[in-house]
This record gives sequence, C-alpha cells and structure tokens, in this order.
Amino acid sequence: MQSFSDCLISMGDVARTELHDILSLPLFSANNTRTDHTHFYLFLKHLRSSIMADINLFYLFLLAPLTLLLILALIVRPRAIRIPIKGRHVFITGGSSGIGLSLAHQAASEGARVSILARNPDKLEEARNSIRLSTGIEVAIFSADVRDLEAVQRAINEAGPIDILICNQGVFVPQELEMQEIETVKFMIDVNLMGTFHLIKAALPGMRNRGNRGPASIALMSSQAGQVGIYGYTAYSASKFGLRGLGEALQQEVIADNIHVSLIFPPDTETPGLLEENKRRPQLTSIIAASSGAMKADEVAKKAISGIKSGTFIVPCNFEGLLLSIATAGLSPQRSSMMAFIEVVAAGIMRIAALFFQWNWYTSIAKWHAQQGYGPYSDEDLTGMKAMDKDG
Ligand SMILES: NC(=O)C1=CN([C@@H]2O[C@H](COP(=O)(O)OP(=O)(O)OC[C@H]3O[C@@H](n4cnc5c(N)ncnc54)[C@H](OP(=O)(O)O)[C@@H]3O)[C@@H](O)[C@H]2O)C=CC1
Ligand SMILES: CCCCCCCCCCCCCCCC(=O)[C@@H](N)CO
Repeated sequence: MQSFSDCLISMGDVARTELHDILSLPLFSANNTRTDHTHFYLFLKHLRSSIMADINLFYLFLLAPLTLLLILALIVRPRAIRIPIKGRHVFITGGSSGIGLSLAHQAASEGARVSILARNPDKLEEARNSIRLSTGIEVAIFSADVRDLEAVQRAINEAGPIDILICNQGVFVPQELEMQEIETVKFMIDVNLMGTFHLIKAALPGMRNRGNRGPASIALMSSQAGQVGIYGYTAYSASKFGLRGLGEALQQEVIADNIHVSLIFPPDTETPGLLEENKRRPQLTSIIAASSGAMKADEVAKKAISGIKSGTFIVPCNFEGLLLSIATAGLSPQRSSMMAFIEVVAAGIMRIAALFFQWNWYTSIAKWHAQQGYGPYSDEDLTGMKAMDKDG
C-alpha cells in the first residue's frame, strides 16, 4: 500500500511539471504585433487540445488503472492473511489415496500434525506406512464413512481440535443422467456434499474453541466440473457446485472466528480414482475434460496447500483453471487486489473466451451425435442441410 500511494503521488508530480512546462512557454515573441493574433489564437487552441490529449492519454493508461487498483485494494474482503501449517493439526479426508494422500505427504513434510480419514482400514494403514517411509512422520488414521455423521463425530473427537480441515473425499461416476441409477446420483451427492456438511458440523465446535488463536482453515475439494457443467457429470457437477454455495455462505459465518474457507478446483488428476473413472467415462466427457489437460496429484496438492496457506477462496490449479476462475468469479470473496483487478479488467474478454469454449464443446457434441446417426444433427440432416445450401 505504501509504495502504491507513493507511486500515485509521484505520477501526480510528473503531470504537474509537464503542465507547468507547457504553460510557461513564451507566448509572445519579440515582434508581437496585431497581425499575430490569429497565430496566437491558433497556438492557444493547439496548446489546449494537446494538453487535453496528454491528460486524456495519461489518465486512460496510467491513472485510471491505478485508481481502480487503489479502490480495489481498499475494498477487497476478507483481508489478506497467512495461515501457517507447521506444528498445526491438519485433518485430511480421503487421505489414503490420490490427491488426499499427496496432501498428507506434503503437510507431514512441512511439519504439520496430520490425521487422515477414509473408509478402508487397509488403505489407511498403507498410506501411514508410505508417509512414515518418506517423511519419518507418523500420521493418525481414522476409518469412517463420511456419510455416517456419528462415525465422523467419533473420529474427530478422538483426533482432537483441528486447525486445518481438508474435506477432500470424493466419488465420481460419469454417466448420462438418463442412464444413471438414482442411487448413483444420491451416492455422489451424499459422499461429496452431505459428507462435507457432516465433517464441518463435527469439526466446527472444536475449531472455534481451538487453543491457539491462530488463523484456521476449512478447505473443500471441488473440481473444475464444479465451475462449469460437463457432459456426463450431472450429479458430480451438482455435488461440486454445491460445495461452492456452502463455502461462500460458510465463510461469512466463520470469519469472526478467524477461520478461512478455501475451495480447490483441480482439472483431471492422475489418481487411482481417475483410473477407475476412465474405465467407464463417456467419450464426450473425456473430450470436453481434455480442454483442461491433466495434472499429477502432487502438483495439485502443492497448489492446494499454497492456496490454503494464503487463505485464497478460489484456488485454481493450472492455467485453464486460472482462466476458469476469472471467468466464474461472480460474487465470490477475493482477498487479492491484484486478482480482483484482473477479474474486473478481463471480464469481457473472458466471457468471449467462455463462449468460444462452449462453441467448441457443442460442436464436438454435434459431431459425436452425427457419427452415431442420432439427434438434431444426424448425418442425414447434415447432408440434407448441405444439399439445401447448394440449392440456395
Ligand atoms: N482425480 C481427478 O481427476 C479429480 C479429483 N477431484 C476431487 O479430488 C478428490 C480426491 O480425488 P482422487 O484423489 O482422485 O480420489 P481417489 O478415488 O483416488 O481417492 C478417494 C479418497 O476418498 C476416500 N473416500 C471415498 N469415499 C469415502 C467415504 N464415503 N467416506 C470416507 N472416505 C471416502 C477414499 O478412501 P476409501 O475408499 O477407503 O473410503 C480415498 O481415500 C475428490 O473429491 C475428487 O472429486 C477433483 C478434480 C479432478
Ligand atoms: C473461459 C476460459 C475457460 C477455460 C477452460 C475450461 C476448461 C474446462 C474443463 C473442465 C474439466 C473438468 C474436469 C473434471 C475432473 C474431475 O473432477 C473428474 N476427473 C472427477 O474426478
């Protein structure tokens, strides 16, 4: 802030000296006569318009953005924060596999006290061994199903007050809704969304009364499919969009307790879960998801931890994710005035980019249906339309 206002002041100085230089130009030459009046008038006119142009340009390219940045720096809420994880209790669900396991490794290696929760005790045991092997640190393991509120409550009571709660457990069964059993829909909503409610309900009282009053965090693992709906993900996207509503509302409720919410939005990530998913993924789901490439679980965990430490509300994981976060900023809180600035300035162009992505995706869908000889754009229709084009 200091350097920023200094900058504004020195820019004001530049403008003043420039103006002064121009105004102190000799207006009357030695042999100034009556006949020079038209010249003098023209000179003044020219001077006025060139000053105006200078000021306009100066304002447009320097002062206006700086003023905007200054205003944003004053108004962004919640305020910037650092949340240390060293020596603190980090509780990670789904910590026995994939992204959760990477998160546990990383938190342990940064000196946190780590607890992990999942259903399968063998996988938990295996995770504990692998973390001990690579970091020498012993993590606490808890076997529970997040769908069972009482089991979650027992695990969290046993684990002790949490400083950083990472709700990472998640299930994904991609399939067209018409084909999908309603039980499968309910399964995803129950584990991904209701499970997260259970975790927060169980952990919040302890987090509120945590002994150290240092800043705490609740992080929710969403997905880029929680920022934009994707073919084959009706239930999954709904569960992940749900986390955003939960997170936005919750942040307002817990800010007074110095608790900070982060939502993580990874693209496809190489995990045991994705391997399983790929066995049954509709072709169109893969085509559309490929717009954002794939990441390694360790890379996602790294982005997630750094987002959590800076209390960032929306945490993207790759470049496409950054674009997606700017395009879908909506009314989410933003602590960074620089990010807020980019969101404001880029809004229009991002909407255009988004429309191009939709154009691309709907073209893929149309092509796919044409290949299947089905839908509004069947092969026959397409040749029919072309024939009509030719006929005029
Ligand atoms: N991989 C990807 O492409 C992406 C993943 N994500 C999200 O990241 C998170 C982790 O995904 P990923 O690492 O791939 O998943 P994995 O399938 O590799 O691991 C899932 C973890 O969650 C646990 N889990 C599943 N169901 C429950 C339950 N009912 N109760 C408690 N624990 C449960 C699993 O253990 P157990 O089965 O023993 O219970 C396991 O530890 C998910 O929320 C997912 O939606 C987001 C974007 C992309
Ligand atoms: C305006 C700019 C737009 C930028 C590009 C948008 C790209 C969107 C791609 C979405 C991919 C969703 C992958 C979901 C992965 C997932 O969650 C499953 N693997 C289940 O785990």
